[in-house]
Amino acid sequence: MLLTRVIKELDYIKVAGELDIEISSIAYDSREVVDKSVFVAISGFSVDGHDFIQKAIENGAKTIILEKDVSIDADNITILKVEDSRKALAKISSNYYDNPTEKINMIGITGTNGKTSTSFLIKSIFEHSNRSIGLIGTIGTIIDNKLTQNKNTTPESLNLQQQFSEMVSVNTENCIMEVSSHALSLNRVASCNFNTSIFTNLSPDHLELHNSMEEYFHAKAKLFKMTNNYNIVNTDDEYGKRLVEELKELKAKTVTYGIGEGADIYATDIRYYAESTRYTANTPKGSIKIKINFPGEIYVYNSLAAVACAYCNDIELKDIQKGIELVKDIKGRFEIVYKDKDFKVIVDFAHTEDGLEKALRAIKPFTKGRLILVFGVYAAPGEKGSAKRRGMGMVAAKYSDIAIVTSDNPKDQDPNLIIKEIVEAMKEHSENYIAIVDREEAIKHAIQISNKDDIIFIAGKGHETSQKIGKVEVPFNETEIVTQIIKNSIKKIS
Ligand SMILES: CC(=O)N[C@H]1[C@@H](OP(=O)(O)OP(=O)(O)OC[C@H]2O[C@@H](n3ccc(=O)[nH]c3=O)[C@H](O)[C@@H]2O)O[C@H](CO)[C@@H](O)[C@@H]1O[C@H](C)C(=O)N[C@@H](C)C(=O)N[C@H](CCC(=O)O)C(=O)O
Ligand SMILES: Nc1ncnc2c1ncn2[C@@H]1O[C@H](COP(=O)(O)OP(=O)(O)OP(=O)(O)O)[C@@H](O)[C@H]1O
Repeated sequence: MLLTRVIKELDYIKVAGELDIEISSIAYDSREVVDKSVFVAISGFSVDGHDFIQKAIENGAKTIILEKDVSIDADNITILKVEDSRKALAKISSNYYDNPTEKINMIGITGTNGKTSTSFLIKSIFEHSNRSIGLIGTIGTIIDNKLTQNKNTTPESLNLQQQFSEMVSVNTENCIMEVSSHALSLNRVASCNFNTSIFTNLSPDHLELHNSMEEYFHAKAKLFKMTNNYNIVNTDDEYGKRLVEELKELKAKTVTYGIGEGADIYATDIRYYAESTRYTANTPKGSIKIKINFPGEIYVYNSLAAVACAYCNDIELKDIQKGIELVKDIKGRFEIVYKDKDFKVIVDFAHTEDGLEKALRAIKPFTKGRLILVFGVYAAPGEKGSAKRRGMGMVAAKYSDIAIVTSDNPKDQDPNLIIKEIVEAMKEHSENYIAIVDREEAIKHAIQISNKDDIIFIAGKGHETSQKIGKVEVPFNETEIVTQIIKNSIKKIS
C-alpha cells in the first residue's frame, strides 16, 4: 500500500523524505516493525516510544511518525511530525484497513460498571433476531463466535481497526464494543464511526489517570459527541442527567432509560428473586415482560440499556424479550460456581465501591444464613487508590456478615499494606472481618467456616484466570479453585 493512502486526511508536518513510497505495515512497538513498516512513536506512561526510533529503523521501518523533535541518524527515511501520535495512529490504522467502521453498525458502551454485562445482553438480542454481531470488551473479542483475549478492555487503535476489518471480512454487520475511559482519553477510538452509544453510570474509579470525577466524566462524554444516531443514557444516574444536558444541541437523538416513569424506556413492576429479576419494560412502541437471569437492580439497568439499544436499532419487542431471557450466564458476572440447596458460592467481578455495594445488596435479602464476602482491592498507589481501598472496605463491612480481606492483583504494591488500609476503614463499621493475604487460603477459610444456609460471595476477579503479583502473572482460576476446595472438604467429611 502507498504511504499517501495511509496518511490521507492526517494532519502532519513533513520533516523529511518521500510520501510516494510503498509501506508494508503499521507498528507502534519497535519490536513489531518489519521491512517497510510505518513506526509511530508514542510517548508512553512507562517509556518513550521516541527512544526506540533507531531500533525501529534497524528493524526495517522506512516511515516514522512522531510527536516530538528527535534527531534521526539515517538516510531515506520519511519523517512526519504530528500533534498527537496516538490520534495519528488511529487515523492511519483506519485508513490502512480501509475504514472498516464505516461498513459496520457500531455500538459503543461506556460507564464505570455494567459494560460487559450489557454488551452480552445486546449480543444475545441481536443474534436472536438473526443479526450478526461482533463483540469487543473486557472478556476479549468475539468474531464469528471465536473468542480471542486482549491486553485491554478497549485495545489500541491499530489492533482495534484490525479486528473491525476482520469483522468486515466475515460479513459481521454489527459490533458492540466496550469503550473504556482510558481508550477515550488516549484516542484509541478516534476515527471510529459510532452509530449508537450507551452510558451506564459513573462512580469513582480510574482516578489515578483522570485526577478528578470531573475529568473522568469529560473523558466518558467524548464518546457521545462522536456518535451519529442515538445516545442512550441512564438518567437515574446523576452524571447521566448531566450528560443529557450536554448532548441537547447534538444531531444524534438522546434516548433515556431508568426505573419508573420519566425516561423514554423505563421499568415498572419489578420483582426480585434470588437468581433472577422480572419486570415490565415500557417503550414508545409498547411494553414487554422481561425475565433476566441475574439478580438485583443492577441487572434491571443493564437489561434496560440493552432494550433501549435494540429498540433504537429497530429490533422487534418479542425478539428483545427472548434475547434477554436466553442469556443464562456471563463469565465471572454473578457466576454460581457451587450450589447445594440454599448454600452457594458466587464468583463476581465487583471491583468498585458502587459495584460491590449493589451486588451485596442484591444478594442479602435472599441469604438465609450469613453473607460471607471474600474480596481484595486493586487500586493504584497514592491518595486516589487509598480512597478506593477505604471505600470498598466500608461497603464490605456494612453489607456483609463476615468479610475475609485478601489480595486482588497487588502488582508492585505490598499486599499487606493494601489490606491494612482496607481493614482500617472496616474497623469503624464492623468487627467481623479477618485478613488472609493469600487469596486461595482466604477462599479455603470462607468455605471452612460456612454453614449450609450461607452464601459465599467472592468479589473482584470474575472472569480473570490469573493474579498479578509483583512482575509475574500467577495462574488463578477462581472457579476451578472453589470446585477443588469443596471437593476436598466433602472428601474429608465423608
Ligand atoms: C496506563 C495505560 O493505559 N497504558 C497503556 C499504554 O501503555 P504505555 O503508554 O505505558 O506504554 P509504554 O510501555 O510506556 O510504551 C510507550 C510506547 O513505546 C513502545 N515501545 C516500548 C518498548 C520497546 O522496546 N519498543 C517500543 O516501541 C510501546 O509499544 C509504546 O507504544 O499504551 C499501551 C498500548 O496501547 C496499552 O497497552 C497500555 O495499557 C496497559 C496494559 C494498561 O494496563 N492499561 C489499563 C490501565 C487500561 O487501559 N485500562 C482500560 C480500562 C479497563 C477498565 O474498564 O477497567 C482498558 O481499556 O483496558
Ligand atoms: N449497572 C451496574 N451498576 C453497578 N454495578 C454493576 C452494574 N452492572 C454490573 N455491576 C457490578 O460490576 C461488576 C462488573 O460488571 P461488568 O463487567 O458488566 O462491568 P464493566 O463496566 O464491564 O467493568 P470492566 O470494564 O471493569 O470490566 C459486576 O460483576 C457487578 O458486580
